[in-house]
Amino acid sequence: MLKAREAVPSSRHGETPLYLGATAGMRLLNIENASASDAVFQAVEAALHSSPFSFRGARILSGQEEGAFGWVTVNYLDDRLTQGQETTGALDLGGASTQISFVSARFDGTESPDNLMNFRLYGNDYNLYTHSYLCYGKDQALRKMLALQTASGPTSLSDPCFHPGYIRTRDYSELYASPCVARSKPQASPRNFTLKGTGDFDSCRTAVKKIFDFSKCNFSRCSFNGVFQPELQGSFGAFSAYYFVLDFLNLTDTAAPMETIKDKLREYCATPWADMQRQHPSTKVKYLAEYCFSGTYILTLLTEGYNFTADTFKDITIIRKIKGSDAGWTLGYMLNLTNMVPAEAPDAPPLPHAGYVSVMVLTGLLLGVLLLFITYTLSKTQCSNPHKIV
Ligand SMILES: Nc1ccn([C@@H]2O[C@H](COP(=O)(O)OP(=O)(O)OP(=O)(O)O)[C@@H](O)[C@H]2O)c(=O)n1
Repeated sequence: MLKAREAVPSSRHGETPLYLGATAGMRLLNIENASASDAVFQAVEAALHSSPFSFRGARILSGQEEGAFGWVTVNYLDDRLTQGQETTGALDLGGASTQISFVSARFDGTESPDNLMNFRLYGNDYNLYTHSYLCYGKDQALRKMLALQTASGPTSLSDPCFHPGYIRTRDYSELYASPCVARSKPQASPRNFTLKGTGDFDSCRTAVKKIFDFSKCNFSRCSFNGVFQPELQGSFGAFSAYYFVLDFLNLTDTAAPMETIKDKLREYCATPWADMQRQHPSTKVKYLAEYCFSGTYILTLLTEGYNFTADTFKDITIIRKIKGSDAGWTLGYMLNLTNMVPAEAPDAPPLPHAGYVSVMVLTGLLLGVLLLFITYTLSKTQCSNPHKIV
């Protein structure tokens, strides 16, 4: 808010619209404890009403909206919407949910209407496929994996997704305090368990894979958990935690061979925890401890979950910003609320500005030449008939 106050001239504060959108973290809180979620909104709304901006409301976005607005942002910033070019798909990874959104020539919503968002933007119609997986953001995905590993209520857990030498006491109540895992809390468990890292990428992949259900699909094709997904089409931009994690791991080059990416992760996960802390003294310990899991999760989600292959992996670009603006749902949300992306293309002038200038100059020149010609012809006629003057 302080940044916004500085960026917007104070004379314009009152006319600057302010919206608040909440995503999967609040969706989960709303499921778990609706009155706590209402209390958060009341407090936030009170604070925003007292800001100098024109506060126009706070609400929780649906997963579909979150996915679709991320897609609008990416394509708006890339100028693909005004040009009516083929659009870029959007891959968004948060802490609580993850979204995939793309336009596919083979998807018109017939097979799975819940995944369809229709847009008419700048005179072009788009059938956008979008799906938001609640509980598959990287923080909740980690809870899901740990929940599967602690189903029997052990006092100690050897976990391949944490570095060798990493050791931490985890509280059962805290781990299971999320609607994503609450129902699988072991009946009888001690208060805590000791999590010990073993740093083994291949075993980590196996453990991560277990949080996806590939067993059922009532559609012609599915990603996971019985969710319909048409064949992937075109290029994709991956942002939010995709960027944070892959940038840290130096794995943003998606054109690198899949085996190289796996080898790097293998080496990274196997690095002793003491070395990690020594090499990255300024990185938040929570982030540092989880990058092995997060990198493995991202690779598994993209390849096994969404079906990117060794061939199509390069179609993904890992992005943080486009032309200086953050890639994410927020800009798309604002563009939508302020009607800044029109349904129809604005009436295009028949000629661009430069065209008008050229036509005016040419017309002027022609008129000038014509005038000179008439004057010359008249004066010649008068010279050849002198008696007429007399
Ligand atoms: N430098 C950073 C910043 C954030 N994160 C992580 O990136 C994830 C996404 O964070 P954010 O963009 O804030 O998304 P959320 O608001 O958590 O998204 P949602 O509620 O929709 O799931 C979180 O797990 C956060 O811990 C990270 O690893 N490194």
